Amino acid sequence: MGILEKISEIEKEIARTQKNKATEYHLGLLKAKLAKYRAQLLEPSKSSAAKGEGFDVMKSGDARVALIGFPSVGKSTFLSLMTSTASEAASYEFTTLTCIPGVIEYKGANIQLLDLPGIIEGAAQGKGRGRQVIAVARTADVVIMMLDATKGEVQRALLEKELESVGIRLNKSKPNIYFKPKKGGGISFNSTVTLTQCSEKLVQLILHEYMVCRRVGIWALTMFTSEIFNAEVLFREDCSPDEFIDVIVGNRVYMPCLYVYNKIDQISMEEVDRLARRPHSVVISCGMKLNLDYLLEKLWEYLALTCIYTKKRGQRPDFTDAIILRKGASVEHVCHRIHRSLASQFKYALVWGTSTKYSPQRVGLTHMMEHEDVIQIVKK
Ligand SMILES: Nc1nc2c(ncn2[C@@H]2O[C@H](COP(=O)(O)OP(=O)(O)OP(=O)(O)O)[C@@H](O)[C@H]2O)c(=O)[nH]1
Ligand SMILES: [K+]
Ligand SMILES: [Mg+2]
Repeated sequence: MGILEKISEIEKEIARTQKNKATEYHLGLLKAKLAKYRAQLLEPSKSSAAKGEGFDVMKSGDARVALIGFPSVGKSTFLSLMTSTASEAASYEFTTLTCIPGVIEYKGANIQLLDLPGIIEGAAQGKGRGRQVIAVARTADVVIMMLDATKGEVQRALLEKELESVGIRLNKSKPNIYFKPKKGGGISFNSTVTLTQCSEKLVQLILHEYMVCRRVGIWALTMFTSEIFNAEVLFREDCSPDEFIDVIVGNRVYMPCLYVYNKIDQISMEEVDRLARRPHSVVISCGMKLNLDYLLEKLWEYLALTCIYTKKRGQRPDFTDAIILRKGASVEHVCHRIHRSLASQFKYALVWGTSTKYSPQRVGLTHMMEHEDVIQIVKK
């Protein structure tokens, strides 16, 4: 049996199995198996078809946004509207066949927007160009899932399932579980909260099924079901078995996603109103240029970039020209942005803002910056 058949067998069995106390362990086992086969499926394939010609676009700018959606929902129309790049749009499906980058300029930031081919059900298993598209999606800071407002709900569920099956977690944060494989000592299991979905026994069962021996690169997972597994597990949150599996598989990406319903010119006001109220959703019409400003505002919020203002000694901060960085940037990152050699001449910096206890505070290169901090750098 090929991996695909095995996966589909397990999926069928999961669907068949009623979820209750008596089947909890059986289900946990099945899910661990499923995760294992999917990981195998995603191992970089040697065939050239999976390499993805025309998909390796250089990362540029301050952030990357990928457009994911079914064919003909308006992805290329959107790229051509928001950037100075023209991407061919047409009424037939699969107009776009490669990855086409454009740049959105917003609040002083350059946001790379990637137009991609439409994906369909089964994309994760290699249908169409699904695998390449999903591989690009994994590299993005935010995914825009573009949906046709006239048929959005079904498409949304299908796409979520595709992305889910390759380890992309949308609008979810990383489960708060400490997990550390050990050389010996068996499994030590602890939790700081009451667990309602997982138990020590279930965790052991899952671990025995899905064993991580050593992790070289992201997909190098090996399984030895007969050996005793050694690990330290600490639940700091009431997580589900699926979330626990995500932690042991370890290569999940947790990504903000905006669901963008396009073509609202084709539906009733009541329907527009209903879609607009769904979580993480924005309604637009590329055709009639409706609500695009609001979409940009939302996108900016989801990107959560850090803007830093610089200040020269004895002068006011320059609020017209921010340095834009990803979350988690340090003073050293700021230095590199200003000048390549600045970090080596760095003596100390003064920082005003939420990242410091008092303002200004004298800090070193490793100090972590926060959004809208002001910095003055003093050289040696
Ligand atoms: N009515 C309406 N039509 C739209 C809107 N936006 C795009 N379209 C039309 O939808 C069709 C498909 O647009 P594309 O931009 O090619 O869609 P795509 O998602 O890039 O399609 P593929 O590249 O084939 O996956 C075109 O005929 C567009 O003119 C909109 O807001 N309203
Ligand atoms: K199209
Ligand atoms: Mg297109």
